[in-house]
Amino acid sequence: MSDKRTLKVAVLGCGAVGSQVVRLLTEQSDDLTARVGVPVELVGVGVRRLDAPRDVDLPDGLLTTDVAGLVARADVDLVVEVIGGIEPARTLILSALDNGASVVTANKALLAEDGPTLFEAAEKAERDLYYEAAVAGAIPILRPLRESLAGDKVTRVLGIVNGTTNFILDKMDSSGAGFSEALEEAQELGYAEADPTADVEGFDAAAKAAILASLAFHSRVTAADVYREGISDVTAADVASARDMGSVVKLLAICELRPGPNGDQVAARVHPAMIPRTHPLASVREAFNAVFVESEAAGQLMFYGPGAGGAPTASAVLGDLVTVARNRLAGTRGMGESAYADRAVQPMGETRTRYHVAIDVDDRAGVLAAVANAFADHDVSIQTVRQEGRGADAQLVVVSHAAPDAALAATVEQLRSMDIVREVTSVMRVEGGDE
Ligand SMILES: NC(=O)C1=CN([C@@H]2O[C@H](COP(=O)(O)OP(=O)(O)OC[C@H]3O[C@@H](n4cnc5c(N)ncnc54)[C@H](O)[C@@H]3O)[C@@H](O)[C@H]2O)C=CC1
Ligand SMILES: N[C@@H](CC=O)C(=O)O
Ligand code: NA
Repeated sequence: MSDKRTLKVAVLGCGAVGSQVVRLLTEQSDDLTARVGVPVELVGVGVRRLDAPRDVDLPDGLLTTDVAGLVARADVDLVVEVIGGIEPARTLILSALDNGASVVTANKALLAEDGPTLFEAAEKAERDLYYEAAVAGAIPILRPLRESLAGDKVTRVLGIVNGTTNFILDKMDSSGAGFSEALEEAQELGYAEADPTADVEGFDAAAKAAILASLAFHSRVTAADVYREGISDVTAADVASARDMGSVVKLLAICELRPGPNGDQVAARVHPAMIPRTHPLASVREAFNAVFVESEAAGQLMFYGPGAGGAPTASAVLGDLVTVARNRLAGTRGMGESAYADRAVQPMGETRTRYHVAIDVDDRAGVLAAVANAFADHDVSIQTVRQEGRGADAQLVVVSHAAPDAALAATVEQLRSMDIVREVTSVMRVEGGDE
Protein backbone atom coordinates (compact mmCIF):
# COMPACT_ATOMS: atom_id res chain seq x y z
CA MET A 1 0.00 0.00 0.00
CA SER A 2 1.33 3.42 -0.97
CA ASP A 3 1.74 6.06 1.75
CA LYS A 4 0.51 8.85 -0.55
CA ARG A 5 -1.68 11.44 1.17
CA THR A 6 -3.14 12.95 -2.04
CA LEU A 7 -3.59 11.76 -5.64
CA LYS A 8 -2.75 14.47 -8.13
CA VAL A 9 -4.64 14.56 -11.43
CA ALA A 10 -3.92 16.47 -14.65
CA VAL A 11 -6.63 16.75 -17.32
CA LEU A 12 -5.53 17.32 -20.91
CA GLY A 13 -8.21 19.00 -23.04
CA CYS A 14 -11.22 20.94 -21.78
CA GLY A 15 -13.81 20.48 -24.53
CA ALA A 16 -17.15 18.63 -24.38
CA VAL A 17 -15.77 15.73 -22.31
CA GLY A 18 -12.87 17.46 -20.51
CA SER A 19 -15.06 20.25 -19.11
CA GLN A 20 -17.45 17.65 -17.63
CA VAL A 21 -14.54 15.64 -16.18
CA VAL A 22 -13.29 18.80 -14.50
CA ARG A 23 -16.81 19.66 -13.24
CA LEU A 24 -17.32 16.19 -11.73
CA LEU A 25 -13.82 16.18 -10.21
CA THR A 26 -14.50 19.45 -8.42
CA GLU A 27 -18.22 18.99 -7.58
CA GLN A 28 -17.79 15.45 -6.29
CA SER A 29 -14.49 15.98 -4.57
CA ASP A 30 -15.69 14.75 -1.14
CA ASP A 31 -17.30 11.60 -2.51
CA LEU A 32 -14.25 10.82 -4.64
CA THR A 33 -12.03 11.20 -1.57
CA ALA A 34 -14.25 8.75 0.33
CA ARG A 35 -14.30 6.28 -2.55
CA VAL A 36 -10.59 6.40 -3.29
CA GLY A 37 -9.37 6.69 0.29
CA VAL A 38 -7.29 9.88 -0.08
CA PRO A 39 -8.10 13.30 -1.60
CA VAL A 40 -8.06 13.45 -5.40
CA GLU A 41 -6.64 16.83 -6.30
CA LEU A 42 -6.95 18.44 -9.74
CA VAL A 43 -3.57 20.11 -10.25
CA GLY A 44 -3.82 21.33 -13.83
CA VAL A 45 -5.92 21.45 -17.00
CA GLY A 46 -4.02 21.56 -20.28
CA VAL A 47 -5.74 23.63 -22.97
CA ARG A 48 -4.93 25.08 -26.36
CA ARG A 49 -6.22 28.60 -25.61
CA LEU A 50 -6.59 30.20 -22.17
CA ASP A 51 -9.38 32.53 -23.29
CA ALA A 52 -11.63 29.98 -25.04
CA PRO A 53 -15.24 29.81 -23.77
CA ARG A 54 -15.80 26.75 -21.54
CA ASP A 55 -18.77 24.92 -20.04
CA VAL A 56 -17.22 24.84 -16.57
CA ASP A 57 -15.97 27.32 -13.95
CA LEU A 58 -12.37 26.47 -13.18
CA PRO A 59 -10.54 27.36 -9.96
CA ASP A 60 -7.94 30.09 -10.63
CA GLY A 61 -4.49 29.10 -11.82
CA LEU A 62 -5.36 25.61 -13.05
CA LEU A 63 -5.38 26.30 -16.79
CA THR A 64 -2.16 26.00 -18.74
CA THR A 65 -1.21 25.91 -22.38
CA ASP A 66 2.06 24.19 -21.46
CA VAL A 67 0.50 20.75 -21.80
CA ALA A 68 3.84 18.93 -22.18
CA GLY A 69 5.10 20.69 -19.04
CA LEU A 70 1.98 19.62 -17.12
CA VAL A 71 2.52 16.00 -18.11
CA ALA A 72 6.19 16.20 -17.16
CA ARG A 73 5.44 17.36 -13.59
CA ALA A 74 6.96 14.88 -11.15
CA ASP A 75 4.03 15.14 -8.71
CA VAL A 76 1.28 14.15 -11.20
CA ASP A 77 -0.03 10.64 -10.44
CA LEU A 78 -2.78 10.41 -13.01
CA VAL A 79 -3.25 11.96 -16.45
CA VAL A 80 -6.67 12.13 -18.12
CA GLU A 81 -6.30 12.58 -21.90
CA VAL A 82 -9.43 14.04 -23.54
CA ILE A 83 -7.89 16.02 -26.39
CA GLY A 84 -8.67 13.35 -29.00
CA GLY A 85 -6.94 12.56 -32.32
CA ILE A 86 -3.55 10.97 -32.85
CA GLU A 87 -1.03 13.73 -32.12
CA PRO A 88 -0.20 15.29 -29.72
CA ALA A 89 -2.36 12.85 -27.70
CA ARG A 90 -0.05 9.86 -28.37
CA THR A 91 3.13 11.70 -27.40
CA LEU A 92 1.48 13.12 -24.28
CA ILE A 93 0.20 9.70 -23.14
CA LEU A 94 3.59 8.06 -23.77
CA SER A 95 5.34 10.83 -21.90
CA ALA A 96 2.88 10.57 -18.96
CA LEU A 97 3.52 6.82 -18.67
CA ASP A 98 7.24 7.32 -19.02
CA ASN A 99 7.09 9.85 -16.17
CA GLY A 100 5.37 7.31 -13.94
CA ALA A 101 1.78 8.56 -14.18
CA SER A 102 -1.20 6.28 -14.83
CA VAL A 103 -3.45 7.25 -17.75
CA VAL A 104 -7.19 7.38 -18.42
CA THR A 105 -8.23 8.23 -21.98
CA ALA A 106 -11.42 8.37 -24.09
CA ASN A 107 -9.42 8.39 -27.32
CA LYS A 108 -10.80 5.57 -29.48
CA ALA A 109 -9.14 6.87 -32.66
CA LEU A 110 -5.68 6.59 -31.10
CA LEU A 111 -6.33 3.25 -29.36
CA ALA A 112 -7.62 1.74 -32.59
CA GLU A 113 -4.74 3.07 -34.67
CA ASP A 114 -1.81 2.51 -32.34
CA GLY A 115 -3.09 0.76 -29.21
CA PRO A 116 -0.16 -1.72 -29.01
CA THR A 117 2.38 1.11 -28.68
CA LEU A 118 0.40 2.53 -25.75
CA PHE A 119 -0.14 -0.87 -24.08
CA GLU A 120 3.55 -1.72 -24.39
CA ALA A 121 4.50 1.62 -22.85
CA ALA A 122 2.06 1.05 -19.95
CA GLU A 123 3.49 -2.44 -19.44
CA LYS A 124 7.06 -1.15 -19.47
CA ALA A 125 6.22 1.66 -17.04
CA GLU A 126 4.14 -0.72 -14.88
CA ARG A 127 1.27 1.75 -14.93
CA ASP A 128 -2.46 1.52 -15.72
CA LEU A 129 -3.95 2.61 -19.04
CA TYR A 130 -7.77 2.61 -18.83
CA TYR A 131 -10.22 3.66 -21.57
CA GLU A 132 -13.84 2.68 -20.78
CA ALA A 133 -15.12 5.97 -22.26
CA ALA A 134 -13.64 5.15 -25.67
CA VAL A 135 -16.46 2.74 -26.59
CA ALA A 136 -20.15 3.49 -26.11
CA GLY A 137 -19.54 6.44 -23.75
CA ALA A 138 -21.16 5.92 -20.35
CA ILE A 139 -22.11 2.29 -21.02
CA PRO A 140 -19.89 -0.09 -19.06
CA ILE A 141 -18.80 -2.49 -21.80
CA LEU A 142 -15.00 -2.72 -21.80
CA ARG A 143 -14.80 -3.56 -18.10
CA PRO A 144 -17.43 -6.34 -18.43
CA LEU A 145 -15.48 -7.78 -21.38
CA ARG A 146 -12.14 -7.45 -19.62
CA GLU A 147 -13.23 -8.55 -16.15
CA SER A 148 -16.78 -9.91 -15.74
CA LEU A 149 -16.58 -12.15 -18.81
CA ALA A 150 -12.91 -13.07 -18.40
CA GLY A 151 -13.89 -16.63 -17.47
CA ASP A 152 -16.21 -17.14 -20.43
CA LYS A 153 -15.66 -17.45 -24.19
CA VAL A 154 -17.14 -14.49 -26.03
CA THR A 155 -18.16 -15.49 -29.55
CA ARG A 156 -19.88 -12.38 -30.88
CA VAL A 157 -20.26 -8.70 -30.13
CA LEU A 158 -22.92 -6.82 -32.07
CA GLY A 159 -23.26 -3.14 -31.31
CA ILE A 160 -24.83 0.17 -32.14
CA VAL A 161 -21.83 2.21 -31.07
CA ASN A 162 -22.33 5.52 -32.86
CA GLY A 163 -25.02 7.87 -31.61
CA THR A 164 -25.04 10.24 -34.57
CA THR A 165 -25.70 7.56 -37.19
CA ASN A 166 -28.30 5.84 -35.02
CA PHE A 167 -30.12 9.16 -34.68
CA ILE A 168 -30.08 9.67 -38.48
CA LEU A 169 -31.26 6.13 -39.28
CA ASP A 170 -33.95 6.32 -36.60
CA LYS A 171 -35.24 9.60 -38.12
CA MET A 172 -35.25 8.07 -41.62
CA ASP A 173 -37.27 5.13 -40.26
CA SER A 174 -39.75 7.04 -38.11
CA SER A 175 -40.43 10.01 -40.38
CA GLY A 176 -39.51 8.74 -43.85
CA ALA A 177 -36.87 11.49 -44.09
CA GLY A 178 -34.00 11.17 -46.57
CA PHE A 179 -30.37 10.91 -45.41
CA SER A 180 -29.49 14.61 -45.94
CA GLU A 181 -32.58 15.87 -44.14
CA ALA A 182 -31.95 13.56 -41.15
CA LEU A 183 -28.26 14.58 -41.05
CA GLU A 184 -29.25 18.25 -40.99
CA GLU A 185 -31.50 17.61 -37.99
CA ALA A 186 -28.70 15.71 -36.21
CA GLN A 187 -26.42 18.72 -36.80
CA GLU A 188 -29.04 21.18 -35.53
CA LEU A 189 -29.42 19.15 -32.35
CA GLY A 190 -25.64 19.06 -31.85
CA TYR A 191 -25.24 15.27 -32.28
CA ALA A 192 -23.28 15.46 -35.52
CA GLU A 193 -20.23 17.66 -36.03
CA ALA A 194 -20.12 20.34 -38.75
CA ASP A 195 -17.84 17.79 -40.50
CA PRO A 196 -19.70 14.56 -39.73
CA THR A 197 -17.41 12.30 -41.84
CA ALA A 198 -15.99 10.22 -38.97
CA ASP A 199 -19.47 9.35 -37.74
CA VAL A 200 -21.36 9.07 -41.03
CA GLU A 201 -18.70 7.12 -42.91
CA GLY A 202 -18.26 4.64 -40.05
CA PHE A 203 -14.68 5.55 -39.00
CA ASP A 204 -15.78 6.22 -35.40
CA ALA A 205 -17.67 2.92 -35.20
CA ALA A 206 -14.77 1.04 -36.84
CA ALA A 207 -12.35 2.34 -34.19
CA LYS A 208 -14.77 1.14 -31.49
CA ALA A 209 -15.16 -2.24 -33.25
CA ALA A 210 -11.37 -2.69 -33.22
CA ILE A 211 -11.27 -2.03 -29.47
CA LEU A 212 -14.22 -4.36 -28.80
CA ALA A 213 -12.78 -7.17 -30.94
CA SER A 214 -9.36 -6.88 -29.28
CA LEU A 215 -10.81 -7.22 -25.79
CA ALA A 216 -13.48 -9.80 -26.63
CA PHE A 217 -11.12 -12.14 -28.48
CA HIS A 218 -7.79 -11.45 -26.71
CA SER A 219 -6.12 -10.45 -29.97
CA ARG A 220 -4.73 -7.30 -31.47
CA VAL A 221 -7.22 -5.77 -33.90
CA THR A 222 -6.64 -2.30 -35.32
CA ALA A 223 -8.98 0.01 -37.23
CA ALA A 224 -7.27 -1.09 -40.48
CA ASP A 225 -8.44 -4.68 -39.80
CA VAL A 226 -12.09 -3.62 -39.64
CA TYR A 227 -14.17 -3.68 -42.83
CA ARG A 228 -16.05 -0.37 -42.97
CA GLU A 229 -19.05 1.06 -44.79
CA GLY A 230 -20.89 4.16 -43.61
CA ILE A 231 -24.52 5.21 -43.99
CA SER A 232 -24.26 8.00 -46.56
CA ASP A 233 -25.54 5.68 -49.31
CA VAL A 234 -28.54 4.41 -47.31
CA THR A 235 -31.65 5.61 -49.14
CA ALA A 236 -35.24 6.15 -48.07
CA ALA A 237 -35.99 3.16 -50.40
CA ASP A 238 -33.63 0.92 -48.35
CA VAL A 239 -35.34 1.98 -45.14
CA ALA A 240 -38.81 1.41 -46.65
CA SER A 241 -37.70 -1.98 -47.99
CA ALA A 242 -36.53 -2.94 -44.49
CA ARG A 243 -39.86 -1.83 -43.05
CA ASP A 244 -41.71 -4.05 -45.56
CA MET A 245 -39.69 -7.00 -44.22
CA GLY A 246 -40.50 -6.17 -40.59
CA SER A 247 -36.91 -4.93 -40.17
CA VAL A 248 -35.07 -1.71 -39.45
CA VAL A 249 -31.73 -0.39 -40.77
CA LYS A 250 -28.96 0.13 -38.19
CA LEU A 251 -25.23 0.86 -38.49
CA LEU A 252 -23.77 -2.17 -36.75
CA ALA A 253 -20.32 -2.95 -35.43
CA ILE A 254 -20.00 -6.72 -35.66
CA CYS A 255 -17.11 -8.64 -34.11
CA GLU A 256 -17.15 -12.42 -34.36
CA LEU A 257 -15.07 -15.52 -33.89
CA ARG A 258 -15.25 -17.39 -37.18
CA PRO A 259 -13.72 -20.73 -38.13
CA GLY A 260 -10.60 -20.33 -40.28
CA PRO A 261 -8.10 -22.77 -41.81
CA ASN A 262 -5.92 -22.74 -38.66
CA GLY A 263 -8.50 -22.31 -35.91
CA ASP A 264 -10.81 -19.47 -35.03
CA GLN A 265 -10.26 -16.12 -36.70
CA VAL A 266 -11.54 -12.67 -35.77
CA ALA A 267 -13.97 -11.01 -38.18
CA ALA A 268 -14.68 -7.33 -37.51
CA ARG A 269 -16.89 -5.15 -39.67
CA VAL A 270 -19.00 -2.00 -39.60
CA HIS A 271 -21.81 -1.51 -42.10
CA PRO A 272 -25.49 -0.72 -42.31
CA ALA A 273 -27.64 -3.81 -41.94
CA MET A 274 -31.30 -4.76 -41.73
CA ILE A 275 -32.26 -6.37 -38.42
CA PRO A 276 -35.69 -7.73 -37.47
CA ARG A 277 -37.79 -5.30 -35.40
CA THR A 278 -38.02 -8.07 -32.80
CA HIS A 279 -34.23 -8.01 -32.22
CA PRO A 280 -33.24 -6.18 -28.99
CA LEU A 281 -30.99 -3.79 -30.97
CA ALA A 282 -33.95 -2.67 -33.13
CA SER A 283 -35.49 -0.85 -30.17
CA VAL A 284 -32.39 1.33 -29.67
CA ARG A 285 -33.70 4.74 -30.75
CA GLU A 286 -32.33 8.24 -31.28
CA ALA A 287 -28.67 8.75 -30.27
CA PHE A 288 -28.56 5.86 -27.79
CA ASN A 289 -26.02 3.03 -28.04
CA ALA A 290 -26.29 -0.65 -27.17
CA VAL A 291 -23.92 -3.59 -27.31
CA PHE A 292 -25.18 -7.15 -27.57
CA VAL A 293 -22.70 -9.81 -26.44
CA GLU A 294 -22.95 -13.54 -27.01
CA SER A 295 -20.75 -15.89 -25.01
CA GLU A 296 -20.63 -19.63 -24.58
CA ALA A 297 -21.64 -19.88 -20.94
CA ALA A 298 -23.51 -16.64 -20.22
CA GLY A 299 -25.54 -16.70 -23.44
CA GLN A 300 -26.84 -13.31 -24.57
CA LEU A 301 -26.21 -10.04 -22.73
CA MET A 302 -27.20 -6.52 -23.68
CA PHE A 303 -25.64 -3.27 -22.49
CA TYR A 304 -27.64 -0.10 -23.21
CA GLY A 305 -27.37 3.63 -22.52
CA PRO A 306 -26.01 6.99 -23.64
CA GLY A 307 -23.00 6.43 -25.85
CA ALA A 308 -22.05 10.06 -26.42
CA GLY A 309 -22.13 13.51 -24.85
CA GLY A 310 -19.88 15.32 -22.41
CA ALA A 311 -21.40 14.25 -19.08
CA PRO A 312 -22.11 10.58 -19.93
CA THR A 313 -18.59 10.17 -21.33
CA ALA A 314 -17.12 11.91 -18.28
CA SER A 315 -18.98 9.39 -16.08
CA ALA A 316 -16.97 6.57 -17.67
CA VAL A 317 -13.73 8.58 -17.38
CA LEU A 318 -14.33 9.16 -13.66
CA GLY A 319 -15.14 5.48 -13.13
CA ASP A 320 -11.74 4.60 -14.60
CA LEU A 321 -10.09 7.35 -12.59
CA VAL A 322 -11.39 5.90 -9.31
CA THR A 323 -10.25 2.38 -10.25
CA VAL A 324 -6.82 3.54 -11.35
CA ALA A 325 -6.46 5.69 -8.22
CA ARG A 326 -7.37 2.74 -5.99
CA ASN A 327 -4.90 0.50 -7.85
CA ARG A 328 -2.23 3.10 -7.44
CA LEU A 329 -2.79 3.42 -3.72
CA ALA A 330 -2.73 -0.35 -3.36
CA GLY A 331 0.53 -0.44 -5.32
CA THR A 332 -1.06 -2.68 -7.92
CA ARG A 333 -2.27 -2.55 -11.54
CA GLY A 334 -5.39 -3.67 -13.34
CA MET A 335 -5.26 -6.14 -16.18
CA GLY A 336 -3.65 -4.49 -19.20
CA GLU A 337 -4.06 -5.66 -22.74
CA SER A 338 -4.79 -9.38 -23.23
CA ALA A 339 -3.54 -10.38 -26.66
CA TYR A 340 -2.39 -13.92 -25.89
CA ALA A 341 -4.74 -15.55 -28.42
CA ASP A 342 -3.13 -13.69 -31.33
CA ARG A 343 -5.88 -14.72 -33.77
CA ALA A 344 -5.70 -13.93 -37.48
CA VAL A 345 -8.18 -11.47 -38.96
CA GLN A 346 -10.59 -12.95 -41.49
CA PRO A 347 -10.83 -10.99 -44.78
CA MET A 348 -14.30 -9.53 -45.38
CA GLY A 349 -14.70 -11.49 -48.63
CA GLU A 350 -14.50 -14.75 -46.66
CA THR A 351 -16.80 -13.64 -43.86
CA ARG A 352 -20.25 -15.19 -44.11
CA THR A 353 -23.03 -12.61 -44.41
CA ARG A 354 -26.60 -12.50 -45.68
CA TYR A 355 -27.91 -10.07 -48.29
CA HIS A 356 -31.26 -8.47 -48.98
CA VAL A 357 -31.52 -7.53 -52.67
CA ALA A 358 -34.48 -5.67 -54.24
CA ILE A 359 -34.59 -5.79 -58.06
CA ASP A 360 -36.85 -4.07 -60.60
CA VAL A 361 -37.60 -6.65 -63.30
CA ASP A 362 -39.91 -7.24 -66.24
CA ASP A 363 -42.71 -9.50 -65.03
CA ARG A 364 -42.43 -12.25 -67.62
CA ALA A 365 -41.90 -16.02 -67.73
CA GLY A 366 -38.39 -17.12 -66.78
CA VAL A 367 -37.38 -13.98 -64.86
CA LEU A 368 -37.55 -15.65 -61.46
CA ALA A 369 -35.52 -18.62 -62.71
CA ALA A 370 -32.88 -16.32 -64.23
CA VAL A 371 -32.54 -14.38 -60.96
CA ALA A 372 -32.35 -17.62 -58.95
CA ASN A 373 -29.65 -18.88 -61.35
CA ALA A 374 -27.51 -15.79 -60.71
CA PHE A 375 -27.49 -16.69 -57.03
CA ALA A 376 -26.83 -20.37 -57.79
CA ASP A 377 -23.90 -19.43 -60.09
CA HIS A 378 -22.10 -18.14 -56.99
CA ASP A 379 -23.26 -20.99 -54.77
CA VAL A 380 -25.50 -18.67 -52.78
CA SER A 381 -28.65 -20.26 -51.39
CA ILE A 382 -31.86 -18.20 -51.32
CA GLN A 383 -33.90 -18.01 -48.13
CA THR A 384 -36.97 -16.07 -49.37
CA VAL A 385 -38.19 -14.44 -52.59
CA ARG A 386 -41.09 -12.03 -52.68
CA GLN A 387 -42.65 -10.46 -55.74
CA GLU A 388 -44.31 -7.09 -55.50
CA GLY A 389 -46.26 -5.38 -58.30
CA ARG A 390 -46.92 -6.67 -61.80
CA GLY A 391 -45.93 -5.95 -65.39
CA ALA A 392 -43.55 -3.04 -65.75
CA ASP A 393 -43.75 -2.34 -61.98
CA ALA A 394 -42.66 -5.79 -60.83
CA GLN A 395 -40.08 -5.99 -58.09
CA LEU A 396 -38.38 -9.08 -56.69
CA VAL A 397 -37.05 -8.98 -53.14
CA VAL A 398 -34.57 -11.76 -52.44
CA VAL A 399 -33.06 -12.59 -49.05
CA SER A 400 -30.15 -15.00 -49.13
CA HIS A 401 -28.88 -17.51 -46.63
CA ALA A 402 -25.37 -16.88 -45.29
CA ALA A 403 -22.57 -17.09 -47.86
CA PRO A 404 -19.06 -15.64 -48.18
CA ASP A 405 -19.46 -11.88 -48.64
CA ALA A 406 -17.42 -11.97 -51.88
CA ALA A 407 -19.88 -14.47 -53.39
CA LEU A 408 -22.81 -12.25 -52.48
CA ALA A 409 -21.11 -9.16 -53.92
CA ALA A 410 -20.37 -11.08 -57.16
CA THR A 411 -24.02 -12.17 -57.35
CA VAL A 412 -25.16 -8.54 -57.15
CA GLU A 413 -22.66 -7.60 -59.89
CA GLN A 414 -24.06 -10.34 -62.11
CA LEU A 415 -27.66 -9.23 -61.45
CA ARG A 416 -26.73 -5.66 -62.43
CA SER A 417 -25.40 -6.89 -65.78
CA MET A 418 -28.50 -8.93 -66.72
CA ASP A 419 -30.91 -7.67 -69.45
CA ILE A 420 -34.01 -8.71 -67.53
CA VAL A 421 -32.94 -6.65 -64.51
CA ARG A 422 -33.96 -3.02 -64.97
CA GLU A 423 -32.36 -1.86 -61.73
CA VAL A 424 -31.03 -3.25 -58.47
CA THR A 425 -32.81 -0.79 -56.17
CA SER A 426 -31.59 -1.88 -52.75
CA VAL A 427 -28.70 -4.03 -51.53
CA MET A 428 -28.12 -4.43 -47.83
CA ARG A 429 -26.71 -7.01 -45.48
CA VAL A 430 -29.10 -8.72 -43.08
CA GLU A 431 -28.24 -9.55 -39.46
CA GLY A 432 -29.94 -10.93 -36.43
CA GLY A 433 -32.02 -13.74 -37.92
CA ASP A 434 -31.52 -17.38 -38.90
CA GLU A 435 -28.52 -17.90 -41.15
N1 LIG B 1 -17.96 13.88 -27.22
C1 LIG B 1 -18.34 12.62 -27.05
O1 LIG B 1 -19.53 12.30 -27.02
C2 LIG B 1 -17.31 11.56 -26.89
C3 LIG B 1 -15.97 11.80 -27.03
N2 LIG B 1 -15.06 10.82 -26.86
C4 LIG B 1 -13.65 11.09 -27.01
O2 LIG B 1 -13.24 12.04 -26.02
C5 LIG B 1 -12.18 12.83 -26.52
C6 LIG B 1 -12.55 14.29 -26.40
O3 LIG B 1 -13.70 14.53 -27.17
P1 LIG B 1 -14.54 15.90 -27.05
O4 LIG B 1 -14.43 16.45 -25.70
O5 LIG B 1 -15.88 15.59 -27.61
O6 LIG B 1 -13.74 16.80 -28.07
P2 LIG B 1 -13.68 18.40 -28.08
O7 LIG B 1 -13.23 18.78 -29.44
O8 LIG B 1 -14.96 18.97 -27.57
O9 LIG B 1 -12.55 18.70 -27.01
C7 LIG B 1 -11.19 18.53 -27.23
C8 LIG B 1 -10.51 19.70 -26.60
O10 LIG B 1 -9.11 19.52 -26.68
C9 LIG B 1 -8.53 20.78 -27.00
N3 LIG B 1 -7.22 20.58 -27.60
C10 LIG B 1 -6.89 20.25 -28.85
N4 LIG B 1 -5.55 20.17 -29.00
C11 LIG B 1 -5.04 20.43 -27.79
C12 LIG B 1 -3.72 20.49 -27.30
N5 LIG B 1 -2.67 20.29 -28.09
N6 LIG B 1 -3.55 20.78 -26.01
C13 LIG B 1 -4.59 21.03 -25.18
N7 LIG B 1 -5.88 20.98 -25.60
C14 LIG B 1 -6.08 20.70 -26.88
C15 LIG B 1 -9.50 21.43 -27.94
O11 LIG B 1 -9.30 22.84 -27.98
C16 LIG B 1 -10.83 21.04 -27.30
O12 LIG B 1 -11.24 21.98 -26.34
C17 LIG B 1 -11.95 12.35 -27.96
O13 LIG B 1 -10.93 11.37 -27.96
C18 LIG B 1 -13.28 11.72 -28.33
O14 LIG B 1 -13.17 10.74 -29.33
C19 LIG B 1 -15.42 9.54 -26.50
C20 LIG B 1 -16.74 9.23 -26.34
C21 LIG B 1 -17.79 10.19 -26.56
N1 LIG C 1 -19.47 10.99 -32.33
C1 LIG C 1 -19.70 9.88 -31.46
C2 LIG C 1 -19.46 10.34 -30.04
C3 LIG C 1 -19.03 9.24 -29.19
O1 LIG C 1 -18.13 8.47 -29.36
C4 LIG C 1 -21.15 9.39 -31.62
O2 LIG C 1 -21.93 10.02 -32.35
O3 LIG C 1 -21.46 8.34 -31.07
NA1 NA D 1 -18.05 2.72 -22.27
